[in-house]
Amino acid sequence: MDDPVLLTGAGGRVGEAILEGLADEYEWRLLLHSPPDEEPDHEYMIGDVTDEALVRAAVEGVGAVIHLAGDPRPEASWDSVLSNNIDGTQKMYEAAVDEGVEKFIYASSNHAVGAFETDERTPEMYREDDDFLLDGTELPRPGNLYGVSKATGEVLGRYYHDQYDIDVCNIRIGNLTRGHPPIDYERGQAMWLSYPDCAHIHQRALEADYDFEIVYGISDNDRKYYSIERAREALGYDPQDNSAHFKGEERVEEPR
Ligand SMILES: NC(=O)C1=CN([C@@H]2O[C@H](COP(=O)(O)OP(=O)(O)OC[C@H]3O[C@@H](n4cnc5c(N)ncnc54)[C@H](O)[C@@H]3O)[C@@H](O)[C@H]2O)C=CC1
Ligand SMILES: O=C1O[C@H](COP(=O)(O)O)[C@@H](O)[C@H](O)[C@H]1O
Repeated sequence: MDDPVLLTGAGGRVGEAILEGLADEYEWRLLLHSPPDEEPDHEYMIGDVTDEALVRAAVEGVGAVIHLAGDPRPEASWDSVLSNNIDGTQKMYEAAVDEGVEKFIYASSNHAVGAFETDERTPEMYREDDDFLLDGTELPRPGNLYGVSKATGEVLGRYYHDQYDIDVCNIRIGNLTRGHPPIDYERGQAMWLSYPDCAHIHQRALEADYDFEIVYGISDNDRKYYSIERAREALGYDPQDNSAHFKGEERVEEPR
């Protein structure tokens, strides 16, 4: 990607992981919700993704959008996800297609399919001897309104791809934590996404050729109930981390 890349929600955790890994790889334009404490090393704008004039200015001249901005809380209210996640994503898409942006990479979530984790399947499905696997071809099955908003973002992508031909990659992100997998949380360990793998999957989404994709964004954990095969095939994703390589906070095996 030679053109500038717009990163919305750049001040958050996923934005931090992406910028830590890829700061020097692209010409970034950051969209921040509020003024930063420290001056960013990249061009930036401040505002809300529901502000149409702002998002139109933000997409000007960019080749790709990584859209992270939104309310990330699984317990978020309908009012919040309707505005921040659904309306904000629709406004971003509308501005992106009008500008002729080539690629739109959307931060979807494990919560878009959270209701597959039924009482009958859990906690066994989080463990190594269970073989339950979702591959991204299943219909969304959210377990909360936040998940509904993330699934809606995927459907908005389907619409804008089919009607306007923008390339769309929905990354159903698992559980991003810095340094080591979540502790005492089997579910989080099975869907762990390390910071380096998070940067890498977004780089692959910026570089690969595709039309419309839904992939899971997790590390290569020994136990996973999300397949990463589609991410490997469509994007060339090659994760290095594995939650099984950790005992608590300590790494006991090196990444590949
Ligand atoms: N952190 C994780 O493990 C996962 C994150 N995600 C998704 O990734 C995206 C980023 O999540 P995090 O970085 O964890 O959240 P975060 O809360 O750390 O970052 C989100 C950023 O978006 C900004 N924002 C929120 N509403 C906005 C609006 N209306 N206009 C402009 N900016 C707005 C916030 O101020 C914040 O800086 C979210 O869309 C979330 O749903 C999905 C699955 C897992
Ligand atoms: O979509 C998200 O998922 C992660 C993992 O979910 P959790 O229910 O195991 O916490 C969550 O941490 C993150 O905030 C959210 O945006």
